[in-house]
Amino acid sequence: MEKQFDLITVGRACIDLNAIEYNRPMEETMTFAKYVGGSPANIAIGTSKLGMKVGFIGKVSNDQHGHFIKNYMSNVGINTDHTIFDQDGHTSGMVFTEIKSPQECSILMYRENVADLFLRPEEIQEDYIKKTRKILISGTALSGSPSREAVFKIVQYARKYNIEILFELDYRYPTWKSDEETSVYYSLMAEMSDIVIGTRDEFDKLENKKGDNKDTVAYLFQHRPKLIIIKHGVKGSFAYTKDGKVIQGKAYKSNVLKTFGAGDSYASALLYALNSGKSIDEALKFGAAAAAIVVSKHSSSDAMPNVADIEALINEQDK
Ligand SMILES: O=C(O)C[C@@H](O)[C@H](O)C(=O)CO
Repeated sequence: MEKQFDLITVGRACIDLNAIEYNRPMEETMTFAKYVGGSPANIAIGTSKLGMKVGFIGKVSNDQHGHFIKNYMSNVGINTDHTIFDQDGHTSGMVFTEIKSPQECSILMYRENVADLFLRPEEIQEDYIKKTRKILISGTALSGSPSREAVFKIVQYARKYNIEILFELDYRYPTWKSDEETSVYYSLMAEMSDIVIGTRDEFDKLENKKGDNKDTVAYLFQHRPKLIIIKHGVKGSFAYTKDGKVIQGKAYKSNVLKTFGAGDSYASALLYALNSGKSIDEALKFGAAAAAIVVSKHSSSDAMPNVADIEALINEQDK
């Protein structure tokens, strides 16, 4: 059946303030450039720029920041009919980034009373969910109520309409109360998802122990997942399929400016490739190439590449 959307992403859309002056600590940084941020917003932007039909479900502040976020996302082609303005005075999350060196980057998150965690289950519209082929849940949306109940309501609708559920672990430490809490909600969600994507460290949060890929996939394949992607930074990534295949993807070389934004660009291009019917091997290449491009640029969202950029990098480095 023809659907209006290829993908709807769910979770936070925030503000990133990225240091304009590089190679120094944040204490000495005086100027920052403003971008839309937040992993699921970045993935909506990345996949939309790659030509997918994308919607975004989330709640943003009803102020200049929330208006900037919603306008930017609409302007890159994302359907924001269900990007709701908060009516209770909650704020947009803010992320300041520090670029001390290409290897030493960090993000400083301000997430007190953030609007995205106040998305309520009664605000979720069944009619909107059934219009998509795939839905992507961000792990951070599970870190507080009522957002986590809203997510589980979305998952119930997704199951009802046989929509593919993608879970991006997207661990952000300031939003969780304890590792036990993270592990409970991560494992519940992962067990109900079709595809789970995260770094090795994020899967350790899911299992609440230092694990290894073999045990992780043995556990999750007892449940719904059919594809599990585990990223190992510059060492590349591994895709595991329920029928026993293991596909290793390499990382591409890049003139790295900063490290953040890698995961969101990786997920965007990987999902685009899978959605276009490419093989898992090709999808891992697309993800890695998009990440190599975004880490060489200043932002995580605005810098998302198009298909020609990704193919050019793969052709150049694979020849
Ligand atoms: O995910 C966030 O909330 C912050 C991002 O927007 C930031 O650019 C980043 O860390 C991307 O990985």
